[in-house]
Amino acid sequence: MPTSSRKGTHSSPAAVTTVGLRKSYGDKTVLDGIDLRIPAGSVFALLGPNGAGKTTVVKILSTLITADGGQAQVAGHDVGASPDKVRAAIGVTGQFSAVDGLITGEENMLLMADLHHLPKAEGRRVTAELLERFDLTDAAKKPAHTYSGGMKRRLDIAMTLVGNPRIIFLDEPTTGLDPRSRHTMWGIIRELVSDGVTVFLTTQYLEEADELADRIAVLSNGRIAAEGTADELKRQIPGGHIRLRFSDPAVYRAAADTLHETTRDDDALALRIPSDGGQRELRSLLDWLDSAGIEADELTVHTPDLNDVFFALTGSTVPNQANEPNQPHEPSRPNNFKETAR
Ligand SMILES: Nc1ncnc2c1ncn2[C@@H]1O[C@H](COP(=O)(O)OP(=O)(O)OP(=O)(O)O)[C@@H](O)[C@H]1O
Repeated sequence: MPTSSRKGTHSSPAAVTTVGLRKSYGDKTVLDGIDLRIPAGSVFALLGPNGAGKTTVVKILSTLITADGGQAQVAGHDVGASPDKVRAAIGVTGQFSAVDGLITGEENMLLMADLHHLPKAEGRRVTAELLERFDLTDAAKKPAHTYSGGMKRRLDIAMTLVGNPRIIFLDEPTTGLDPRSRHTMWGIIRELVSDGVTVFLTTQYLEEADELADRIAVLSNGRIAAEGTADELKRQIPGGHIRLRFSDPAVYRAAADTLHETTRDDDALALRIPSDGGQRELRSLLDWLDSAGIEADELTVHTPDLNDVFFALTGSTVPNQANEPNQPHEPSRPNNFKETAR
């Protein structure tokens, strides 16, 4: 489920827009014309294989590096012309963490409050509140290098929030975290969005994009290969089908003989019929089954999952899966379907 179901429609003002964004390193073109529009208050996920250019996009939008061509606006300001205004409106966490391991979590937070010119008392109040919110109060007086990976990420986000940014860039926020810490981080991201913050997320975890993002863009060969909601992306590629399962072998055989263009699974007594999963196709199949006197014990609609989408669009191996953070990359399986029981 996307994080912000009501927000982030195309009618909302844009938090981030890019037109024809380009970046090369030497003769290597990393971004070859990137167009994006991210509505305020939504979660946007940029997906792509290793080295696709996700961090490069984040670095350009957060003014850490400049683009070679194209335009980008963040919070209504041009990143090239008004980098200070962009910086004042955004927070960035991720691969280039601001956490100083030698000082305590609390000291890191107070330092950040100083950087934002908060009065001392206000800085202490905000620090205490954010440490509490991110479950870091007990560890507040310990040096940050003693924190676990999940605690460091939480501290990093807490430090970003000191400046009350309206747009947050999270560059691979859960890479390397265990499943529990990852779910905690997802909860934090959902909370940010419910406060009206726009989240720009890069991730290699398809499940993460599926869980959190209102819209997803897949970056491949320097371009946006596809952009849309998770469901829209899944509908773009073939592979959907309806599965009928029978408990009576005789009924199964009769159905298999009657229905054409099906794939049989004799062991499971199941038939697979290609389908886009749409209501019209489902209705006509149900009508047809009725008229043929065939009654299945179970009917399920299967849509392709983001693994299939990613593989189809990038021709790349599937990135790590969210529940298996340290697994080596595996090739996608063409029949890896997400199942929606009816
Ligand atoms: N400063 C640099 N000099 C030269 N090449 C660079 C530089 N920064 C990035 N690149 C190259 O640009 C490409 C895109 O890198 P980037 O870090 O944006 O990819 P990514 O999608 O974030 O990858 P990952 O998922 O591995 O973090 C890579 O081929 C990388 O080697």
